Amino acid sequence: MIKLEHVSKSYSAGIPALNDISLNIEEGEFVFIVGNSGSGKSTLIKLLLKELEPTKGVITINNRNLNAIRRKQIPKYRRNVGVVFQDFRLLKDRNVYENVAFAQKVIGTPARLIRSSVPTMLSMVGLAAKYKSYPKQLSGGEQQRVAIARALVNQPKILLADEPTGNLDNHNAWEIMKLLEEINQKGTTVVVVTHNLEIVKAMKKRVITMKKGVIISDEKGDCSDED
Ligand SMILES: Nc1ncnc2c1ncn2[C@@H]1O[C@H](COP(=O)(O)OP(=O)(O)OP(=O)(O)O)[C@@H](O)[C@H]1O
Repeated sequence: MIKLEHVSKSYSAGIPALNDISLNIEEGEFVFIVGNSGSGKSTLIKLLLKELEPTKGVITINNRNLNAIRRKQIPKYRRNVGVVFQDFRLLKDRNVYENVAFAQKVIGTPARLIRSSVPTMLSMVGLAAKYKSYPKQLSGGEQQRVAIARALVNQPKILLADEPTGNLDNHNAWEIMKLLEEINQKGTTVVVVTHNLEIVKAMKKRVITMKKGVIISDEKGDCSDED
């Protein structure tokens, strides 16, 4: 599903932000990416979104070589990859419903489909009752739920989350992680960059640890409860 082969990314001369990374994430996996500040985690996410190009190496997503995707095709490619960020990135002057509907409008989804899929997504994240609220009327945890609904409304196979709990207290951080776990259990491949090692340890998922642009460990989660 997500494959990196000898991928490097240098922003300038000197130590590369990513240095010869090879990595395989299978369909349906839940993977944490951890590592100190500057280890290359956000660079990796940007490469997967094709916001950046690798200096060397090949990235394949859903059997598509990202190097072969032309600029014009990038928006279409990104429909297959949902993304959420630490700072939610909601449209401040649009309510909850409109924020989620917007992701569908821009790709030309028929209004009839939008009217059915937006309430479904808002129910899934537990926000059906707040569809008329504006972002500033919501807690951080609720704003992140809206962002997750927006990221998933076009039914991508992959969800990338770059520090999704970085602005949340412990309770809300757990709620969001549990929501991401549910989403994964329904079949979406989920990749979460985080500094919250307490949650990472408790969730018992695969953990990829980065340091100075390389992967220093890749530990499988504890699957004993799945047998
Ligand atoms: N636009 C840029 N131009 C030049 N160097 C950059 C740029 N973005 C990141 N870097 C450098 O690349 C390296 C990796 O940065 P990156 O943001 O990927 O790390 P990170 O692990 O996501 O860090 P954090 O946990 O602080 O978000 C760092 O040394 C950083 O200074």
